Amino acid sequence: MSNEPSNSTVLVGVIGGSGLYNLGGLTVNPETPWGYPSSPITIASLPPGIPIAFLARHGTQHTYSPSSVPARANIAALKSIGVKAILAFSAVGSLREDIKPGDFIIPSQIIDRTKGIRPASFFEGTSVVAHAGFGDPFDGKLTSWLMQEVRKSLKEKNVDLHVDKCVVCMEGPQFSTRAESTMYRQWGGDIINMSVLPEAKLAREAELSYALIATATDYDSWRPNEAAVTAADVVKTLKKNADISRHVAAVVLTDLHAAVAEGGILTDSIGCMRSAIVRPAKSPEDIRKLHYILPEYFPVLS
Ligand SMILES: CSC[C@H]1O[C@H](OP(=O)(O)O)[C@H](O)[C@@H]1O
Ligand SMILES: Nc1ncnc2[nH]cnc12
Repeated sequence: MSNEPSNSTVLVGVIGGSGLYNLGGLTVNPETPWGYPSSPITIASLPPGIPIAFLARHGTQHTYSPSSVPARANIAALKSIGVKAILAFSAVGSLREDIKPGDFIIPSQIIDRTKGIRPASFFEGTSVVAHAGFGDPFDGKLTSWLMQEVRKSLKEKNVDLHVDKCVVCMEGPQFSTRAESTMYRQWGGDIINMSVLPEAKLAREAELSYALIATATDYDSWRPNEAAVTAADVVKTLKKNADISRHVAAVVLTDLHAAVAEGGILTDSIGCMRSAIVRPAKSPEDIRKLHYILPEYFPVLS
């Protein structure tokens, strides 16, 4: 029997952020060793019958604050149903004049300003020590593929796309002070959110290709003569951005599924943890747990 993925295999997962809570379809809700994902995963069927998994990062009723999103369960659940590449959406503040509310951004770098309160590794609490490479936090091949395709899909809607930008991930839930917002600009930050970490780190540990499509909702708080950002400012732009995100998803996902099935896009992610594991599992429980995300390195002998 062939192990080649067919058109009926789920290969691409979409994580929807603030404002993007569904794509429609049948649902599954796998319990992982790290608990349940933030929402049941819906399997939407795109013409011509391509299955795409969708998960709402904050839950379908926006129940989870950025610090409490069960990111390990989310990534593990997507991997458990066969997903190999994740396209994540996120509402972000802009730290640059030329990135206007309503613009789309595909970043290539991250500055971590979370506070260490979010579980950020699948190996935490186990006997395994592993150091995933994270110099390039987004998958380069997936990001390059998306740049072309997303740009085409946004042209029809007259929306600008910025690429190769740096996203600052802050803890929240409060927004930044004016001093912090100004400092992030000096550090080289271009956009800011509260959600890309630990999601991107966990995708790397699970050997999944991961890229972010960010949608700007506001100018954060660095502009001296303008009011600082409020949640109301963000919410004002969310619906329009979510509608355009759905358009982008509808245009790119069928071809992305085909590119993932062909495999070339995955060559940097598959196998990336092989040399990252510096201490193997010391207990059958740890092997069983880690088998869920990395079965090749943690085989369960029956
Ligand atoms: C609703 S304002 C702050 C909130 O919005 C973004 O969410 P997401 O990335 O899931 O779209 C940001 O990261 C914060 O979590
Ligand atoms: N200004 C901002 N800061 C952090 N996260 C955001 N999400 C949307 N706008 C944001």
